[in-house]
Amino acid sequence: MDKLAIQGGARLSGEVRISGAKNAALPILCAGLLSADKLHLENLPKLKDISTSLTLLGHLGMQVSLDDQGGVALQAAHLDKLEAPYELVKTMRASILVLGPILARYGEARVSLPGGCAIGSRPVDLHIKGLQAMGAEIHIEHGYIHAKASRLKGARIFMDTVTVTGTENLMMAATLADGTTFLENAAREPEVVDLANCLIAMGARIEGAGSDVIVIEGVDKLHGATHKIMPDRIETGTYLVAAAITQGQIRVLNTRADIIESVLDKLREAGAHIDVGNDWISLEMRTRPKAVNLKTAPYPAFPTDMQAQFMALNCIAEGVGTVTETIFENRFMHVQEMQRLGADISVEGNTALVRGVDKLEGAVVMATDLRASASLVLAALVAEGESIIERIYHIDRGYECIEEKFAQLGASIRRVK
Ligand SMILES: CC(=O)N[C@H]1[C@@H](OP(=O)(O)OP(=O)(O)OC[C@H]2O[C@@H](n3ccc(=O)[nH]c3=O)[C@H](O)[C@@H]2O)O[C@H](CO)[C@@H](O)[C@@H]1O
Ligand SMILES: C=C(OP(=O)(O)O)C(=O)O
Repeated sequence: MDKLAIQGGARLSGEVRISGAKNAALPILCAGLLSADKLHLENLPKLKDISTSLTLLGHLGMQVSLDDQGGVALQAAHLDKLEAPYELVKTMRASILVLGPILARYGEARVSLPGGCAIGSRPVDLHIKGLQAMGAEIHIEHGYIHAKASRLKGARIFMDTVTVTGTENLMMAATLADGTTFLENAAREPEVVDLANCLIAMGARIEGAGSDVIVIEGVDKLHGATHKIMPDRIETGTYLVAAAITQGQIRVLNTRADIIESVLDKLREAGAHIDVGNDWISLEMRTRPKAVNLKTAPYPAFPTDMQAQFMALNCIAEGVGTVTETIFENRFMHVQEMQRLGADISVEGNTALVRGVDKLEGAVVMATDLRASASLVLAALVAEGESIIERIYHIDRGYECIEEKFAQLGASIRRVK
């Protein structure tokens, strides 16, 4: 199993190019199942989760052709199978996103319940309830969701918890339903908007994406389209925190500032100087960061996917900061690993109290999930001496060429066996 070896102490400087967003690309790949025509996608990130998705889509019968400019052409002229087997979905929760499209287009789908994940129990009851409200008959048997509906019907669906992939699954299903669907208390995440834009380009009739009520008027079929995947806001935020934690100065390219305002606000509060342009963000940190208090919540509030990275920042900040996680019940797995590096953190319920220490010290730590892994890289960048981060396959799910990008910014980082 690969590990990362990081020698702490370098101040990051230079430019880094952000990849396409994993959490936009994953649902958009599944949107390709909704049409018999070709869907061309640009700015597809090279990530483990993307290759896992392409394997699953290929297994279902979709033609997948990657080009060397980071694009892919997908065509599901017809599907050979309507079943997503456990073996192909167990490593990636987003595989549940094939359910809505297959059911809407073929009237039947059998999808394995996605594997459990370290950050919480992550049920899919709201996906199922929404499809039932659209007239689907659903049975859970032997760990599979088996759904049938000759044609889904438009419905008014209130989701009592804001769910990102739930909103995406139901929005995709509703594009081919008979009648109009109202998704209430919908997720407002930019990735939902990116998916809606791609579906609209394919001929879907969608209004309100980005607000908490999305209205979808079903059509008989969708057609081919070309869509460019939005930049990854979590990758962007991670590199900005890396610059702040190392008191560096970097410019992040190929990104958008308007979709990470809550993150930029917290970085400014920590003392960072930030400038933004059309497609870039620059950050300079001239002093030791100040500790910040934050609480995760659905967009546009502070993203849970940036919580661990800010915990790393608080570890070496001046003062005491609190980090409250309200989305996932088990997303503090990085705490004990940071403690190995010398962090002073105590957890009570869903809040971590972080007392900034003068320095962290290199140690062997274990990556437990995707963003926890990123936070350990950040902590290791400022720790004295060498740190080894084990089980970095988690990181490869969501960060393209992470060691190359950090090395380009001046970090001492290498992948070892
Ligand atoms: C591939 C992708 O886009 N992943 C993102 C997506 O995950 P994901 O879409 O899985 O997360 P959700 O927004 O669905 O989860 C939010 C909360 O709702 C709960 N819930 C969700 C569905 C459901 O049917 N029932 C239910 O109770 C979850 O347990 C969680 O407590 O949004 C999360 C929250 O921003 C991010 O951390 C993930 O990076
Ligand atoms: C939790 C994440 O992803 P997923 O929902 O795919 O597990 C993430 O991107 O931080």
